[in-house]
Amino acid sequence: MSDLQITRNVVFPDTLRVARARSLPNLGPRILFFSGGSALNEIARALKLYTHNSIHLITTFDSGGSSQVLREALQMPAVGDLRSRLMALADESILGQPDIFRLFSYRFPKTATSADLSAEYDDLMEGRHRLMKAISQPMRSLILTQIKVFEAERPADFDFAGASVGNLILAGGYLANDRALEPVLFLMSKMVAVQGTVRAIVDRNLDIGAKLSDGTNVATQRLMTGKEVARIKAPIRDLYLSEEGARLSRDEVSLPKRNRKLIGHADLICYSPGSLYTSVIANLLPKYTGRSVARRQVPKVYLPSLGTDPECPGMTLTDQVAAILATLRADAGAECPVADLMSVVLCDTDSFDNDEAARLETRFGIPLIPLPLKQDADPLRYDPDRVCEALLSLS
Ligand SMILES: C[C@H](OP(=O)(O)OP(=O)(O)OC[C@H]1O[C@@H](n2cnc3c(=O)[nH]c(N)nc32)[C@H](O)[C@@H]1O)C(=O)O
Repeated sequence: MSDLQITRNVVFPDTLRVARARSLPNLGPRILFFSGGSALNEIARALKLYTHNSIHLITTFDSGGSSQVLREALQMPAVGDLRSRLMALADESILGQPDIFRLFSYRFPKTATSADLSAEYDDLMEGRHRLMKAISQPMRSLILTQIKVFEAERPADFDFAGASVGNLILAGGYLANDRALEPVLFLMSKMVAVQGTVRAIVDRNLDIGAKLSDGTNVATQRLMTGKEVARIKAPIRDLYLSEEGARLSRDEVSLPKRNRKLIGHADLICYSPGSLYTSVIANLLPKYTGRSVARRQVPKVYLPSLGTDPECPGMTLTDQVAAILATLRADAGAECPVADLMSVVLCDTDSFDNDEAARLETRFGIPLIPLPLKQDADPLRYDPDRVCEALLSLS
């Protein structure tokens, strides 16, 4: 690799760059996201129109919802955010696999009787279910193989209410491959023709824990997000990975080489919108993550969540940037220049604050760029195309 560095002026949106990507998405840029699930899914779905080479490094530490039912039953990582990103990036055109997409996206009803749920699950497992019958061979057999492994390992009293079939298949594939997610992620990606790369940040069954600035300890993700339980009352001071309840040091959890390689080839790195700690910073905890980011000389963009993030009580935007930088520097080194870790913060024009921009510039030398990025109809949601065009302009 040469040491030559070039700089250029960016215009938003760069219409030529955007048009070029739209006409040749299979040759589009390798935009890499550190993210959780829901906040980036709509953007990921839109991104398929511009690039088929986006990269998604996703947390598997969630401890709520139907992923947690599987985690408790089978002692495995959380797969819900992985599945939803695979579906967001699936080829939904006529060239894709709509029957498989429908099966992977299907959820058992939340309110059915247990007898009805059992009957429907049996139909699925025996290949009689309408969604299964619609899938042609050999795909159907491949999928049934994963479900049968799940069936062999599941507890007899597993609760199917609201369970995602895609998650059950991921669980079966995880168990069938000596408790590794990568093989089944690869298989599922191929089956629905995913237009990008989706990876678990680490292929291990871990959790996150946190210490708040008021001294409170918070044991798992579910207790931090402010969705299923009351919001945390003080900012998170320290986020860490844990295994079976025991805190792990940074040296005990390494970013796999294959993920380091992806960072090493990225054309742009994005710290995504979503829960700051449980979806973004959690991804930055493994050893080698900060230094892999620092080494790659490409634009590094923070796109903060719209609205208030329940994980950040009392925190300003500059505090949020400080939290990301501190986590990266814990690995890349305290002296690592800010410019190697974050180049720019984008925000919606309506949330732009002059004082905050000045603080960010003074403390970290990072520009805050206001752009019209939110949806006209919903100020708490990004407009996927506007975000894609902004990122493409920078890539
Ligand atoms: C439990 C769940 O986790 P997860 O699905 O991983 O959620 P995320 O961390 O990805 O995001 C949830 C969080 O993000 C906020 N947000 C901000 N901007 C957007 C946006 O443009 N679209 C969208 N769907 N969400 C956005 C949102 O208000 C949530 O607070 C979880 O934490 O919910």
